[in-house]
This record gives sequence, structure tokens and C-alpha cells, in this order.
Amino acid sequence: MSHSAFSLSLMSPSTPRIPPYFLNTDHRQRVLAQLRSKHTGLEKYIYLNGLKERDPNLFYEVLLGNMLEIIPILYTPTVGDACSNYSHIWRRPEGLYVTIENKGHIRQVLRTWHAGPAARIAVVTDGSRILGLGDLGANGLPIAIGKLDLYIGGAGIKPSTTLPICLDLGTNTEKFITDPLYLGIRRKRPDTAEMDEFMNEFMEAMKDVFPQLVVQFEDFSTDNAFRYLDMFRTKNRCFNDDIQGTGSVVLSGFLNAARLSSAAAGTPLSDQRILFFGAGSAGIGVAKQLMSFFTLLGLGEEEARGRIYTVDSKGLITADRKGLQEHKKYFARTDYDGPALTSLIDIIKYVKPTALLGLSTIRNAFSEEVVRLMASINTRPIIFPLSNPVSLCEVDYSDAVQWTNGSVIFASGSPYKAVEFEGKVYEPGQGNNMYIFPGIGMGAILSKARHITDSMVEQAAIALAGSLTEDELSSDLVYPRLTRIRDISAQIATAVIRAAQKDNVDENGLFRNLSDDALLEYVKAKQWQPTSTHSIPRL
Ligand SMILES: NC(=O)C1=CN([C@@H]2O[C@H](COP(=O)(O)OP(=O)(O)OC[C@H]3O[C@@H](n4cnc5c(N)ncnc54)[C@H](OP(=O)(O)O)[C@@H]3O)[C@@H](O)[C@H]2O)C=CC1
Ligand SMILES: CC(=O)C(=O)O
Ligand SMILES: [Mg+2]
Repeated sequence: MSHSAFSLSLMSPSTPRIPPYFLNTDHRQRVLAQLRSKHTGLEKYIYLNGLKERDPNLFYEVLLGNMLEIIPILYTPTVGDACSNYSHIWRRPEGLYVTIENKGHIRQVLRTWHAGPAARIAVVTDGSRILGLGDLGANGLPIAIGKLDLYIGGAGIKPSTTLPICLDLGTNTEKFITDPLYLGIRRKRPDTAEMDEFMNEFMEAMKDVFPQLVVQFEDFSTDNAFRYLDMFRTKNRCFNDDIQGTGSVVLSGFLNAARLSSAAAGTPLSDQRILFFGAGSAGIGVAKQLMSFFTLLGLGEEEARGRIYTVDSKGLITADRKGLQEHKKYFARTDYDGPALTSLIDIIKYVKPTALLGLSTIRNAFSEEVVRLMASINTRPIIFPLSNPVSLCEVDYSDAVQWTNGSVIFASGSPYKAVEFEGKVYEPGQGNNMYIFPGIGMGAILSKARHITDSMVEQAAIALAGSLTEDELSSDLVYPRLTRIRDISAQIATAVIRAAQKDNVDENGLFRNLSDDALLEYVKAKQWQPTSTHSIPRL
């Protein structure tokens, strides 16, 4: 539309006028300038969410064009601040709350969702373990919204088909219950029996009301994360992002990291030994997924398990420990019978790991002494401090580079900038499930998978690991650059669809006859694009 025609079309007396030369300007640049004028991450978050409400196309267009700047605001680390403060920064309804008081009529509540049965992907949290920030109760909704923004931006899922849900079941965090602005129900969390009853009704209702929906469980406290994954994985089309998404993304980065570290050491890949600092849903989820690193190399289950050591707040996890939680038993060591090993330094001296992975929520747990010790026993130590947000990360990138003289192979959960050390620029990886879940969700939606199988999750990891360009490989990266996430998600979705077909869980048989290239093109063609090409703000 020409400038004058556009102006004329807005000449009705009741319509506010767009400034006459608006179309001669690039409104995206105005948006970015306004965003950058905000002083805190939280202000930027509020601004961006307001923009999404006013003009979703423009919002996603700006997101797609400025991923590296905007993802850390909508997602970790800033989304952590948004969650912590959500009751105070709340502006408008953004998702669906289902409360414990809705028990008995959850279907009716779900039917109130404005997009109705068109929903294809839901991110569901109960707010009980948001990032590493603990029980935030009803303040957890922004994590679901942030993840769905990545589905839309990263995989091209249509915005109107996304469904953020916060289960408001109470909170055990006293300060919220006494906060006059707290948006959730003021009660303690239910016991297991009451919560199971609620979850059974909720998941049945989800299937009835949204027949095509994929459910991503997000940031449930560890026991419930494992419990509900086990309860629903074969009944519903669902997966747990913290267990399976994180497992998959770390397997992927580890495949590339191990290649670099083993080549530097001149040792076989199967000599890798991995030490997990943190044995919650994420730590154990990743440990289980990393078993496939060894089994893919031909090791048997026992041998593979023997390469993995886990540490919790009490130290190295051994089988003789009294009252060990169920999820820690599989990796509990049976081959150590000395005095309890509680310090990380002592544990590293005993295990001599090639890789140290942090999923502990303990800021700076990988001290200078720890990192230097890892560098003294490995030519290229693999150190992945994966806890989120940055304020809980086990070690900062610049320290890790400096303390290892640049030899570290590094990936963190939240983003770090490249650092310069002794004249060379080092680029970190971001080992975050955001690389994986958009592709898993897209693949599950398009194949209409009845379930999300282990092989779909494993193939997602292998596709991600194989997606690096020559340039990325020659820079020793372990993950592709985030700016390519749409392409990468399409590759992952393609691998996920193929895995669904092999497992016979796909209900959309249409793709079975397509070549891999044709399937990839089909997936790309299905990716939603924002249409705000000239960025006219909605009036
Ligand atoms: N990068 C990514 O993509 C992802 C990152 N994460 C991050 O992982 C972190 C952990 O999540 P999750 O597993 O669900 O949380 P949990 O709270 O369940 O697990 C934390 C684990 O760390 C252990 N731990 C706590 N303090 C110490 C300590 N001082 N020394 C050693 N171990 C300690 C805990 O021990 P104990 O069992 O004894 O309490 C527990 O095993 C979070 O920060 C989360 O943001 C999660 C998912 C994805
Ligand atoms: C990234 C993520 O899912 C978490 O930190 O919980
Ligand atoms: Mg999570």
C-alpha cells in the first residue's frame, strides 16, 4: 500500500491517525530503541510482553530478528525475575490457571480457553521448582509463557495454538502466602494423594478438551516430575522438559564435547567419565540420557552406568546411604566403601572425571580450585554449569576460560557472552533445553504421535549434535549458534517424526512415503511466520 493510500484509508473521524510519515520509518528499530532505553531486565520483560499483547506479529518479527538480545529477556535469566515478581508486575491475563479448587470440574475450566480445541502445545507448570528459584506457586506462569515464545520463535508453532498453564495448587513459600498482592491460592501444597487425584483429573480433561495437544511438563519439583512423567507418558501425548528435554540437549552437546576432549587427550571416546554435581530431576534426567552416549559406542548397560557418578547435597551418592530417594538409586555407587566423600575436590580426585556437569543450583560451586583440578587431569576438561538462572550458575564463563588457560569445553544453562583471553576470542555454548523442546513438540504435533518415546528424544539429540555447520565445528562449538534455531528445530522435528514412525506411534501416516529432504521441506513450510512486514502498529 502506498503511503498516501494508507493515510486516506484511515481518514474516518473516529479513528486515531497514524503519523503521516510513519511508513517511511522502520518501526522495528523504534521498538528496539524503546526496549534498549529500559534500565532493568524486568522493565524490558514488561515492555516486550506489552508489545506482544498490542501487536503479536510485530513482537515475533522483532524476536526473530534479534534472538540473541531478546531470548535472554523472555527466557532465562530474566524470566526468573519475572516469575519471582509476577504477582507485582501482573498486567493482564496471559494464560490459564487451574486451581486445586477446580477439582471435580476441571473440564469446564479448560473449556474456557479462548482458542478452544485448536490448542496443539501446552506448557504446564505447578510452579513448585521454577528454574533453580524454588517454589514460586502461582507466580510460575511466565516460565510457561517464555517456553511457548520459544516454540513460536524457535520452531514456528502458530501462536494461537499455544497454551500456557499454571496449576495453582498452593505454595510452601511462606512469603507469598503473606504477600497481599499474591495472585494464587493461599494454602500449603496438597499431599501426594490429593495432588495425584488432581493430576489424574487434569490430564484426562486435557485429553478430552484438547484432543490434539502435546503436553510439556515444566518445573515440577523433582519427585513429582518423575512421578507424573511415569504416570502419564503412555496415557497422554506428553514429556517432561526438565528430565527429557534437558537430557536430550546435554547428550547432544556432550556428543560434540567428548569428540573434542577425547581427540585432545588421544583417548577413546568410551573412556569418558562423567561427574554430575546435582542429582535432581535435571541431573538424573541427564545422567539417564547420557547412558546412550556409551551404549551408542557399544558399551553394555552396566559398563555405561559405571561411567557415571552422581553427587547431591550430602556428597557422592553411594548405594549404602540410608533413606536414598528412589530417583537416586540407579546411579548410586556400589563400588565405593570408604568414608563418605563430601567435598567436590575429594570426589574429583577419586573419580578423575573427564566431564563435570552442574545441575545443583549452587552459585560458584565450581570454584577456582575445582576448575584448576579438572584442567590438571584433562587436556580439555568438559565443564557444563547448567543451573539456571545465571545467578545460580556453578561457574562464570570468563573464570572457566581463565582458570583452564582456554582449554575448557564449556556450556552453561543461561547465556554468556564470548570472552577474550590472551588475544583469542572464546565462544561459550548454551546447554539449554530450548534447543530441543521446540523441535520435539513440532515433530510430535506434525506426526500426531500418540506418545513421545525415548527414541524420539534420543533422535532429537543426535539431530541437534549433527546440525553444526563447518564454521561452527571449526570454532570448536558444541551447540549450533542460536540464530539458526528455526532451521535446527526443523531438522530436529524431522528426526523426531522419523523416530515416531519407527516406533509406530505416529497417527499421521502421510509422511511415511516422503524422502528425508522432502519431509524437512514439509516441516519448514509448516513453520508459522509473522506477517508484520511493514510493521504497522495496531490502533
Ligand atoms: N540447562 C538446562 O536446560 C536446565 C537446567 N536446569 C537447572 O538445573 C537445576 C536443578 O534442577 P532440578 O534438578 O530440577 O532441581 P533439584 O532441586 O531437584 O536438584 C538439585 C540437586 O542439587 C543438589 N544440591 C543442592 N545443593 C547442593 C550442594 N551444596 N552440593 C551438591 N549438590 C547439591 C540437590 O541435592 P539433594 O538431592 O540432596 O537436595 C539436588 O540433587 C536448576 O537450576 C535448573 O534451572 C533444569 C532443567 C534444564
Ligand atoms: C531450562 C529449564 O527448563 C530450567 O532451568 O528449568
Ligand atoms: Mg525447566
